[in-house]
Amino acid sequence: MMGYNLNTQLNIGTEFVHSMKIVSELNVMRIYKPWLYPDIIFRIYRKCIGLQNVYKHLHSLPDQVIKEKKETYAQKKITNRTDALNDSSNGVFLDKLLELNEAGANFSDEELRDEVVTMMSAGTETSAVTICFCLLLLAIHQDIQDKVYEEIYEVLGENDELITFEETYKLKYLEKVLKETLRLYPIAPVFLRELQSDIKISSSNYVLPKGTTCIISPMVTHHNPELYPNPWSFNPDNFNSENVMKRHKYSFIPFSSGPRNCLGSTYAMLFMKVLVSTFLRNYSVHTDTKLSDIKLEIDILLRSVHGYPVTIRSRDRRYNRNQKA
Ligand code: HEM
Repeated sequence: MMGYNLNTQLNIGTEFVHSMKIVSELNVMRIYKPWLYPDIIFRIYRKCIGLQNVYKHLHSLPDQVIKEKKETYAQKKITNRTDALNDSSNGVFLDKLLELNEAGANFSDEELRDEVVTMMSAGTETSAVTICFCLLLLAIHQDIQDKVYEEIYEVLGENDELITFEETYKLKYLEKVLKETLRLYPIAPVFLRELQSDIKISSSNYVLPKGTTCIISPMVTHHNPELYPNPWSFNPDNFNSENVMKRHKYSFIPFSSGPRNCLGSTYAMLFMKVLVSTFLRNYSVHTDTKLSDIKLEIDILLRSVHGYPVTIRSRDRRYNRNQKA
């Protein structure tokens, strides 16, 4: 996403991941402890628990990425200005921000860093953890895994060619499986919105005043039995078109909705389809875990307390086809 090779910076990368985890925990704690809302109190609290440097550590990787990107960008401009602005390798997110800066946006280094941190955090672990949940669910539900594999086999065949963009569209059942995974386990289980005007609740006489912070929870919506019968079971058919048509458009909100919805939702669905189909083409997953064994915890993201215990076995593609016949 940033066009940056972390292999040369393993230490700084590990430090970033570690700091990100602590900052996430602190942010969640702040949601539940309103006395920590004022910045000054929060700063004192961080100092008291010995975490005054946590943001410094969090910022060192993005600062480094931005510094190197700026240098490369400036160098390219000196050697060939037209190339610098049109080269397809400039398609990564950070280069686009630098281009906008060039065109007059004037982002400060701090603003650039905030965007980079947002992308690095919002764009990586969300999809990674969802894929872990998906594979665990498929390991538990072998019949559904077989159906997913059959579709993959039909679309991609036996060869080793990489999946194309067009082929991802044909993986309709896998798409339902991924959506059902996000319904059952929405990786962002709560998000907050501040009301810009008074809002009257349509089903009652309550008025929520302007300025109120509302907690919206896909976790609650996605487990409402009026919307999804047997809401704690794993049923990709919930996303058959006739079932989708029956529900309100905001009954499925893993990526939020409206003007501040997830910027990466289309990319995330594509990325997860490519990864899961490529993986299941070559391997199958198995587990002793039952659906009822999965216990959930929330930091800023939703996770499984006991991880995602699956056994991975290689798959013989032809063998599977013969089995089918
Ligand atoms: C399964 C994968 C993902 C899920 C479930 C997800 C979910 C969400 C949700 C619920 C929000 C709104 C959060 C809030 O308002 O507090 C959000 C925001 C955001 N997401 Fe994602 N996301 C995913 C993947 C990605 C990816 C891959 C990217 C980037 C390539 C991304 C970039 C963003 C950004 C930049 C925002 C902030 C948008 C804004 O505030 O205007 N997300 N995401």
